[in-house]
Amino acid sequence: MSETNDLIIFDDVSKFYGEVLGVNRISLSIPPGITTLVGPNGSGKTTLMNLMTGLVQPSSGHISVMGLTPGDVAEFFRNVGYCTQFDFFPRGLNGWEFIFDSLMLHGMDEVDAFGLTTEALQRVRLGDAAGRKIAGYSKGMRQKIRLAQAIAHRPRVLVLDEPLNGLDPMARAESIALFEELGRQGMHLLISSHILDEVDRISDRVVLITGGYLVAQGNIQQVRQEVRDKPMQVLIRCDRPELLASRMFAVDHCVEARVHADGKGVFLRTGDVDQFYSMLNGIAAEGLVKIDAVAPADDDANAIYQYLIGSDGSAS
Ligand SMILES: Nc1ncnc2c1ncn2[C@@H]1O[C@H](COP(=O)(O)OP(=O)(O)OP(=O)(O)O)[C@@H](O)[C@H]1O
Repeated sequence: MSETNDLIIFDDVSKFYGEVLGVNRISLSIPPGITTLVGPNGSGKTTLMNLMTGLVQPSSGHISVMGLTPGDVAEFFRNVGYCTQFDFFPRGLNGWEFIFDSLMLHGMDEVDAFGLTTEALQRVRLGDAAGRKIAGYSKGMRQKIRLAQAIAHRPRVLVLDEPLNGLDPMARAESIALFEELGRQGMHLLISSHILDEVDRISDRVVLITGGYLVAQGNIQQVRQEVRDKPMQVLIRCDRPELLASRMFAVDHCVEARVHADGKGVFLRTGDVDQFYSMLNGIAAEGLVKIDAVAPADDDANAIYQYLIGSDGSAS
């Protein structure tokens, strides 16, 4: 098997919904294991997943999933499982019927569908509830039955859109354990989340997107470092902006210091947020500059920083 047949490859892929940007010029090469897609709401995670599973077609660029192109629908179904965010089920079905019927709908013969249904329910540990109506399932059980549906046909790639959303801590822990188990069994897992902390423990790598753009990718340490090294812009409201700007500009980590147009604050761009805050505290303590407010002037960078490093600025 060639190496390309183990990879999910995005080559300069863009998706526009009319004039609205879904994702822009994404290039990725994802090896097997657990990959987490992280980004704020509306950043393009679902779009990437829909592209990966052939649900939408790219406006430009090329996608190859384990050597297959999304245009080849039947082969895609055989190799890719997708657990979307949609928590809807056909009325009146029990867990068993839901899995069995969806395999039959995809053209599987009855004997195979029977065996695979049993296997999938066991893998998600829902065997005991298989005969119960899904309408009576808890949220965690519904999540599991959707997962069972996504893995029932034994895909090589499993794509999970926000699979931990709305689950209680126990159901979360169970789901995470299940993902780890599937990863160990050699499956290629892609999990989206807007909270990295939830899944970073089990992720082999992270893809970070915001506003439809790829911001960073790599193993968790690389990505944290990359985000750390990105200069962050802060607006400081104070009574002596020129003095503060000149003090700050003299230190290495400060790459830009500019007085606000209204003359009542300074924009600072810093490559080291921890040092920046400690220096600012020092200046405030001297009493030469009265600091009224400090706020991130760059929402995206701040959001990403918080996702990856935590609000206290400590790497974990
Ligand atoms: N079918 C669509 N038609 C028009 N715009 C869309 C469509 N789907 C997504 N978008 C837009 O594309 C952008 C990316 O959306 P997407 O759903 O991929 O982000 P997301 O990161 O999955 O967000 P969330 O976490 O809220 O699900 C958003 O601006 C969204 O409004």
